[in-house]
Amino acid sequence: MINNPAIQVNSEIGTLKTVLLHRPGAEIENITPDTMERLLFDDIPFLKNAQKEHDYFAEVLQAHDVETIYIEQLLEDVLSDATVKDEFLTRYVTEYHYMGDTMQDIKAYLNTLSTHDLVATIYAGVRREIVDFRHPNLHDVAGSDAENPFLMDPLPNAYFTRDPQAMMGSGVTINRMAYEARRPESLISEFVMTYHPRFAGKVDIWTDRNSDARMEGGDELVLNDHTLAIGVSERTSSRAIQALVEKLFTNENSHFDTILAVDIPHNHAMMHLDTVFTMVNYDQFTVFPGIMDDEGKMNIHILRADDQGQIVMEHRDNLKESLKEILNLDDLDLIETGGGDPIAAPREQWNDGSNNLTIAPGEVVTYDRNYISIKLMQEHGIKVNEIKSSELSRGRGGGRCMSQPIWRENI
Ligand SMILES: NC(=[NH2+])NCCC[C@H](N)C(=O)O
Repeated sequence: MINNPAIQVNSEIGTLKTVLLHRPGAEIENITPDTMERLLFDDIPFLKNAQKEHDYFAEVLQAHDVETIYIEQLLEDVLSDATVKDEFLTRYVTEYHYMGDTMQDIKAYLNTLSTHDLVATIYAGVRREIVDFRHPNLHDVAGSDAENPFLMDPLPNAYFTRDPQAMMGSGVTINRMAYEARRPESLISEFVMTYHPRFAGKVDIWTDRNSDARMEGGDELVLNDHTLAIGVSERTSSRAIQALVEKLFTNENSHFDTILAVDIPHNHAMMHLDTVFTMVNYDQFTVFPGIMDDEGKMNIHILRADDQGQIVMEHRDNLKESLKEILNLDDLDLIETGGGDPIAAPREQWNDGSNNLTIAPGEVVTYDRNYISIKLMQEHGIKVNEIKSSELSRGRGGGRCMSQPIWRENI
């Protein structure tokens, strides 16, 4: 056991006490029509309003007594140590495949910046013309790479703090992210978890990013103190889940012994399990019906640990029945996104109508634009705190995606 744990996340619904955020910054203005798709955006948000909306999101959380901490601040703290900074810069530049003299030239530029500006630049990306190359390299001046105005791309998805890592129990998975556009984000998580005094030595690292199997936090849901639901999705592979399950079932600090692996369609609109399914109360979930076939069936596997920590696997095809089984409930309430209407449901799912951040049992924070799903949740007794969503939603992520719970009260 860790003596003084920094993380306590034993559910999706326990009263939220501390959450990790990232305020959208200059990286948003470094999206262009040419790079949008590669950077996983469907449009270019208006930064000023995106920041206002994000600040409002943080205020709603603070008004509920939630401590909001910012990953960019933690990174700045960590990089104020010269040795850590040097190691970080080497790793960060290597992420973009620069080596040798080219790497030294880029690092020399980054080292001219104050720690604060360095962090802003890591998120915003590094423009090609800004670096003074003392050792020109053909690769950097010829071919398609040279046409990219950025040596190092911006990280516009960073405000979706849910994905680079996932906190569960007393620990964290530091994820190898599916697309290159997001991979450096989990390098930041790794450095914060390893070197920040708030976390160093006080967290269990369940899995690290030195893996070739993709996994993202949007797929990792903590149903209770021993049960997870994980999406098998565009972003999370069955191999990564298998590896995580093996670690959790054999690590003595982990109390997770049951994992529900849920296959979802592999596409951009439903990239993670939390875009189609969130837990909002002990026995209530929101779900987008489009993840089921015409007969309401799905491909689900329950993985359990036997006495020796060996994995026992069983197949199921009904989401509701599987949830009742693993959560030991006689009944539960699945609230359909957009009321299941053939137009409203996909429209609201597209704008993250299924993606609720639960801040206490039966109370969520969600985008205001999904009014049909909101009304339905209210009719089912859920307390809904609405947040503004004109600009933030253009990145295809909602309240759950934009938040990484660090501490929840146990339920
Ligand atoms: N947990 C989530 N559903 N995150 C949504 C992330 C959206 C982001 N544009 C991406 O494609 O990665």
